[in-house]
Amino acid sequence: MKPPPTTGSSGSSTGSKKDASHPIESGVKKFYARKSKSSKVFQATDASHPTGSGVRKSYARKSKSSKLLLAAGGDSPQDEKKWQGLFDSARDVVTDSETVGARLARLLKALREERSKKEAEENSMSDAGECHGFDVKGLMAQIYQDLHNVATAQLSRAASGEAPTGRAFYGELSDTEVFLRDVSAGVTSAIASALNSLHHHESSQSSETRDVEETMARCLLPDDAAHERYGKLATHHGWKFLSKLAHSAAFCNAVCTLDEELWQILSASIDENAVSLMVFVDCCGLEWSTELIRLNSLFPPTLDFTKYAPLKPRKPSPHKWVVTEKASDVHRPTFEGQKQINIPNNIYRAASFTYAPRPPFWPPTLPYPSDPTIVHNHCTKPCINCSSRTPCPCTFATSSSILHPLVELRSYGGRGVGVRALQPIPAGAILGEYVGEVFPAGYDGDAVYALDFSLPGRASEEVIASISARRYGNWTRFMNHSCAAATRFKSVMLGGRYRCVVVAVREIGVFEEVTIDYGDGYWRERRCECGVEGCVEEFKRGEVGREEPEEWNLSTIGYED
Ligand SMILES: C[S@@+](CC[C@H](N)C(=O)[O-])C[C@H]1O[C@@H](n2cnc3c(N)ncnc32)[C@H](O)[C@@H]1O
Repeated sequence: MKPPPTTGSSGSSTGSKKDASHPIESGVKKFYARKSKSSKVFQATDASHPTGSGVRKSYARKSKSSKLLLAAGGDSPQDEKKWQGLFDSARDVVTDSETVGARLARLLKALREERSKKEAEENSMSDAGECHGFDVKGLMAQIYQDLHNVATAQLSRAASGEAPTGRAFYGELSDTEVFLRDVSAGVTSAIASALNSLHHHESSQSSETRDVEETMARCLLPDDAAHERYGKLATHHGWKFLSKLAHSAAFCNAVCTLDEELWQILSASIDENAVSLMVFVDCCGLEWSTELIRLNSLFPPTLDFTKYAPLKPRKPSPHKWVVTEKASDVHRPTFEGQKQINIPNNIYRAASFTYAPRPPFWPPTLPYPSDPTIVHNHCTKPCINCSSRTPCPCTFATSSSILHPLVELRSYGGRGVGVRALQPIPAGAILGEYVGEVFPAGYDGDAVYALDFSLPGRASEEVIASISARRYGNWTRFMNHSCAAATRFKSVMLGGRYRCVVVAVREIGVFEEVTIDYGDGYWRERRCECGVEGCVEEFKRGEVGREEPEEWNLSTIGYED
């Protein structure tokens, strides 16, 4: 893989064969796809497509010509020819202040406009997930965010000793719940109300949930309708799933307030993302079982939820699982049969450097061997969080300059595991740090995940180390390549450490794949399947040219570079 400040040649020790297979290639022109030509091509094709204007035109002529034929009483092929000629000349005849040709052209234009409007509507319904301004993806993102927030709050309450685990976690049963338990007419409605009241327990603690309560008080739907929705979801996905989802105020609010059309859109998206939601809750460490256990007596004896827990709020283990289409296929990420382990920071071992020659670009002031990511005394580049040029106490985890977006690992078929955004990511946001085991420049033990590392402000060819994420790393190692990538690597300084961070070069939508550009060199002996127009594969086949990317720096997003 290749960050902007990277090279593939990785110093003089790297031979050409190794170069070609090494993920980080030096001196390789990087290719950034231009604005989607495919859409232009598509439009062009459309206009001349057999089902498009050309054929319609001839149909239009034909039917007019048939009318003329009928009027003239002739129907033999010869007649047709004769009358076709007549028709052709009639095209220039002015009728009602326009020629037949102009009329045809106008009708055609209207037809085309109508068709493209319909297509645009269909696309915006499915792509943007919007209907009448309803942003279903935005709402889904809010549900993920709520679940994450509740899990984080549980954990901090548990850490401060405030939150006993299990039954007492949400407090004692409220009067309403006792009432419901005693007089419940049906399991579904009782559970639905109880799930709604989940947020009552927390409303005294946060104004956010109080707002939600107020919204729920203004509920547009009669209770029965909301209960039916809860019931259907529980029937379809199980009570466990519903109990998990009910920790999101946005979800409960939507159940109660959305009209049927919008609810159908939301529940379709929930169905589509059911596996993702389940994995997400698990990765967040959300304690979801208490509610079900607390309400156990409301369920038929066949459903005994006491067996589930009470679970303790767990430390989150984000990006632990790979989301797949079927829940039964969810798995841990592995490489060459070994589990891939998540780590928060680079791992440096002096022993890894012992036998490697000092790289030519190793800074003269830096002892060799030593951890090349540590800032000694002074850095030519300021910390991107506090602007200090000397080692500062900023940490990556708590720095406000880092977005730490909600993302998930997901199976992308032939391209393997990839990363999917679970929230909108603005252009310029720093998403995370590429971490792994630090090896000397030119390390040839990892042809898939190794990233050449050069210091901030230095040329990308000046590689001083290789970060191998094959075994130890974080979610950033799973970003697949795209020739029209959404992010780039960038070397920066933060908290007394040199780091290679991932920066969004454009806005990334909810559920969009988070891709990065590995550099053309990575694909010299591999096949890129990003499928975007202007892909490096087209270049290899000689179908397109390539462009040198513009020099890009953090100042474009407000940082000094
Ligand atoms: C750094 S890893 C990315 C994560 C990887 N997909 C996985 O499952 O671990 C790079 C590897 O992912 C696959 N890959 C990434 N982007 C690809 C693309 N555009 N086309 C084909 N394969 C791709 C290739 O196997 C590549 O060697």
